[in-house]
Amino acid sequence: MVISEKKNPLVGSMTVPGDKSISHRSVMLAALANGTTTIEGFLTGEDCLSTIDAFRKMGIQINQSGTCVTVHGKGMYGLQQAIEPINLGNSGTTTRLLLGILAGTPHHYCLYGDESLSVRPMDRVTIPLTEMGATFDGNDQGRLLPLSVRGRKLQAIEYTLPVNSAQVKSAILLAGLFAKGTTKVIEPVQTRDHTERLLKAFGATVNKTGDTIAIEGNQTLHGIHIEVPGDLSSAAFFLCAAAMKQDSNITMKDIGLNPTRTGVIDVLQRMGATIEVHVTRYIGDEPVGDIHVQGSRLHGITIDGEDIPRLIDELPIIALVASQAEGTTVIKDAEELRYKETDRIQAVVDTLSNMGVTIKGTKDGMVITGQTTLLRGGEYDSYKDHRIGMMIAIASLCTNEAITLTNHECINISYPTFFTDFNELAQ
Ligand SMILES: O=C(O)C1=C[C@@H](OP(=O)(O)O)[C@@H](O)[C@H](O)C1
Ligand SMILES: C=C(OP(=O)(O)O)C(=O)O
Repeated sequence: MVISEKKNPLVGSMTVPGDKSISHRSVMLAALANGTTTIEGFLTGEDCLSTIDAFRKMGIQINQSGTCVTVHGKGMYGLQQAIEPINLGNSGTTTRLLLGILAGTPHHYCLYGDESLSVRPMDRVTIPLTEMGATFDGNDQGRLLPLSVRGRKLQAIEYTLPVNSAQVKSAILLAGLFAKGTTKVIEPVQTRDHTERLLKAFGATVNKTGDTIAIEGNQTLHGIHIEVPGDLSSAAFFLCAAAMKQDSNITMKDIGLNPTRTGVIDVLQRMGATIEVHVTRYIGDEPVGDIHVQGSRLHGITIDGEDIPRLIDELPIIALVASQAEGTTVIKDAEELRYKETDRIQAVVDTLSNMGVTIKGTKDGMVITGQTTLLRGGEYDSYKDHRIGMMIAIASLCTNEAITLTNHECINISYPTFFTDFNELAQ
């Protein structure tokens, strides 16, 4: 796909499709609940459709009409044996959270995914789930998909997360729902807490004391109505674009503002952006609101430590912003980026270097030296990674040449209307 250089600033106001993390979890918990759950604003990106598809294969009736989804839950032990292996496509969240649920069922399932998902580490969840009593077998000594999981009666564990991952935390908490005793997950650095908030909305008791989250086994969930807010990780592409493009002035409306996700807003502020946030309402326990950004002169900063889980998926677009800022931006403590849809440190460094940016990869991050206002156009590949694809598309605001983006279809994973929305804001 050819994306012509975009000279105009971003102007206007819009919302973005539903939050990916909340959409996945809504369907999962709804399937385990007694009664019907209705979901409004569901993300129809391919990853979330993989979640719907997986639960249908396990006998859950799910009706989907655009962004409205109705799930007919069958209770904690209502999942059926699937008669065929389950394809989880490109979705790490579906796979890891599902492994937590399947660990507690009395069945045997086989899971597989696409080329990218097949090389992403699954031992980070199978190790604690094995400790709880489930058994797994899979490629590379059970570290990779395809994986088979045999659920068992589980025993609660106390587990300190060795990686700062909401997916690992969630897998253990979901397994904890099936376990005998109280499961405790200790997270040294706070990660997104949508699972905890949604579990409570479905009627479960989850307690957090300090950095420890505790969940009692043998609880019952009840169907509810859920409104999914706009995905801040999708909105981030335009927030970043507007912040770095002179004369831009945009408002992203009805966006999820859960503080475990808002790192990108803090970072733009720290870089000097003019950005205002208004919480307009709460959907369940999740704050939702509008974000207003104007194009500003930006400067480099250091992003590390507790910042990282709060903006992990935004780091590729933040790296592009850093190329437009004066001075040096250092990103540290982000080795997790190497285990996403692609090695995102390598992908960002290679892509931005080819565009003419001074950027160096490190073991756990990157160092970007600005300011390179005019990037080189030409042909760039998304690495079949939606977030890299969107970063390349946004770079069309910083060049005088056309950009040819190959493998752009992957953007449908998380943001199917990305190009329409981008063209509307950057007319
Ligand atoms: O729990 C979630 O919904 C997610 C957690 C993050 O992954 P990790 O938990 O692996 O950091 C994030 O990168 C992913 O896009 C969604
Ligand atoms: C890493 C991502 O998702 P997942 O882990 O669910 O594939 C992402 O959306 O950037």
